[in-house]
Amino acid sequence: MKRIGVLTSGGDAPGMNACLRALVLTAHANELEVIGFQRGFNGVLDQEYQTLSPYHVSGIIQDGGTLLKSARCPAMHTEEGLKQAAANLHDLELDALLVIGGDGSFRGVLELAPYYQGKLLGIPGTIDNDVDGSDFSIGFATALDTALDAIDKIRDTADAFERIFLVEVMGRHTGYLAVAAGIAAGAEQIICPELASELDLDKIAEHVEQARKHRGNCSYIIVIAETMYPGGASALAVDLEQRGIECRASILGHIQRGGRPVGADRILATKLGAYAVEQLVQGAHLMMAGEINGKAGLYPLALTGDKKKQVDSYLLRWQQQVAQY
Ligand SMILES: Nc1ncnc2c1ncn2[C@@H]1O[C@H](COP(=O)(O)OP(=O)(O)O)[C@@H](O)[C@H]1O
Ligand SMILES: O=P(O)(O)OC[C@H]1O[C@](O)(COP(=O)(O)O)[C@@H](O)[C@@H]1O
Repeated sequence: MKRIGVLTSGGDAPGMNACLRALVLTAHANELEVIGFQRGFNGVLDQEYQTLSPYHVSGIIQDGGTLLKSARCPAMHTEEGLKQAAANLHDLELDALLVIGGDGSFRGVLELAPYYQGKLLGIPGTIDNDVDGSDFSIGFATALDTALDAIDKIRDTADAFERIFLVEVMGRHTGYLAVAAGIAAGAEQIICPELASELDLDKIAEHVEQARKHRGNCSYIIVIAETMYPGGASALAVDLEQRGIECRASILGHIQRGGRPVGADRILATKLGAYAVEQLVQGAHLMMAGEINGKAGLYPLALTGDKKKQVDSYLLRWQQQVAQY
């Protein structure tokens, strides 16, 4: 193995740069050349790439975003796109491709596999944390802290005005961020796909009324995962007002994807970037480098999207049964 490629794909996540740094340093130590593709799989198709040396990744461990930029790439959903991507990788004489992204990007890798002769490896990088085979994905810890910082501030004004707030957090199909942020912010309600596939407005309203009966007028925060309500938290606020529950909606949005990675993300990213390259050298193929119980390990890429990983049911139950008011 002489030359490997790397790209960051899908939603960017804080810590992707730290991962690139570790990966390039480890490749250098193993006398491997690294080619970095721009804007996810688009860079492979458009042949936009650069050689990455330790010099290029020096001083980026603390930076949010990704040096290589990220994007979604619809062409990878076509056979033509997949064949072209494989041909371009072969032309560059790449022995392997490493993809830092979420389970969507890994599906892209699996689709590419029949056409590409080199080795393929994934590293989980998404704020959603919805990748099986790793307790945490790169970016989740930072996104959680960003959401918490915002919710704590909302709590201040909610306390002052004795107001009800709906705070919408990201997490396309899963509630990892909503549950973690809701628990850590001491939210009165958490609404996420794992708890309810459909929302019951009457139940939400009743919960608020019960809380106010127990505590009097008080701040009350509902953390809700995006996509839980048609039109989002703003539409839900309007519909709750019609039931006599006056509330404000706050949508945290893309600020959750930005910012300097927190220590936990830098450490995870460094571990997984280094481990992925070491495993490549050992011959790993069609695997993801993840971390379970603090230990780096390989997990089949084909299983990373199975959605078997669960949100913390212990904390969820506690929040619902004990801490609800
Ligand atoms: N089934 C698929 N076949 C081929 N490529 C895919 C597939 N699913 C996702 N991809 C590629 O991975 C990219 C990122 O996927 P996406 O689901 O948006 O993000 P994430 O990797 O963060 O989950 C897509 O834009 C596409 O290029
Ligand atoms: O940046 P976009 O294209 O609006 O996508 C938003 C989505 O990306 C995410 O931030 C990250 O998701 P992925 O990592 O799966 O791409 C989701 O939480 C959110 O639903």
